[in-house]
Amino acid sequence: MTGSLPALDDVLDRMRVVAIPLHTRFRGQTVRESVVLEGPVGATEFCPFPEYADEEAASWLRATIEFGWTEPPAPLRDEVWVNATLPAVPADAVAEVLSRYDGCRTVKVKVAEQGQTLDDDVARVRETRRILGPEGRLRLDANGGWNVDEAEHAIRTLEPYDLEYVEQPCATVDELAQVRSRIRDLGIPVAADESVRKASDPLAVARAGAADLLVIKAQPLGGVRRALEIVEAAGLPAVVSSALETSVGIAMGAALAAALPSLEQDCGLATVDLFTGDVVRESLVPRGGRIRVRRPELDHELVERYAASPERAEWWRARVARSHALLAAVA
Ligand SMILES: O=C(O)CCC(=O)C1=CC=C[C@@H](O)[C@@H]1C(=O)O
Ligand SMILES: [Mg+2]
Repeated sequence: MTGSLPALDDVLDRMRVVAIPLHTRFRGQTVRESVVLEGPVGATEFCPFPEYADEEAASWLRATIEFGWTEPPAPLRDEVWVNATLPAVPADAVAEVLSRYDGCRTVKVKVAEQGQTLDDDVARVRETRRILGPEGRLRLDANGGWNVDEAEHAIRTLEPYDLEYVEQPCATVDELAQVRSRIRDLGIPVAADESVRKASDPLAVARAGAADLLVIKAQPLGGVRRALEIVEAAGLPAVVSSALETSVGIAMGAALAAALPSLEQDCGLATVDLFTGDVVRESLVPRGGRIRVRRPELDHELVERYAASPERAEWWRARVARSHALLAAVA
């Protein structure tokens, strides 16, 4: 991060833990827990998923502190086109979920969900294409759920629905490279997400020629500036995506999207529409398919309304302390 690490007590004094129910189950979660903080330059957020180990959580805290304690890089745009994110819902629920995203011309459809079949994916994708019409863009995200054969078969099966790209079809860099070469004849790009944000070497994908573009997330990559460095070093186009944050963390993603020298695709920053509530009055949700690049202010009444239980708040305080200790050890 730019600047020095603030003292742990300072960070703990500024933080509040919230738990916000989601409209639809996403990544197996029905409630999103998160830490929001009032930083010296603005509100910021820390929300590594509960199962993540401390090393990974420390990268998220690095980003949290960078965004709350220093100004983000100068924005090159003041609004960002965003995609609707469709969880792995049944086909008959697609219209209702998509109706929450105002004006989004792009939809990212979750596929390869555990416990579901390719037929479920086909039905969800078919319904999404029907609603979007021929002009809309439709991308898939498999979260590494297929092996190479399954990925090739699924992508060939779904190809008639006109795919913008397929995100993380398989789990490893090597598998991504194999899928990419096997589907070359289709001209459908492969995007890497987990292979960047959860990798000890986020540039391995680019070196291996395993993806056509990168999905980048500010918190998991250790902050806006680190994410910008990774994109520059990778030399690949990038799509900014959320880490399922409140509007405060979405503002961090928007700051990253606004600072990217080139931004061709719509970004996965519409996910506040998956939440039943927020911690700011004017949520960073799409209007006409775009969000504005701005820093929302915490609303203390909303922060209180969504306050997590004392037990969960204590769990998060301990997690912040452990992540802070890891950052202090390398500072
Ligand atoms: O990219 C989007 O459309 C929204 C964000 C999104 O899909 C995700 C956010 C947080 C955790 C992830 O499992 C998931 C993703 O895999 O991209
Ligand atoms: Mg993804």
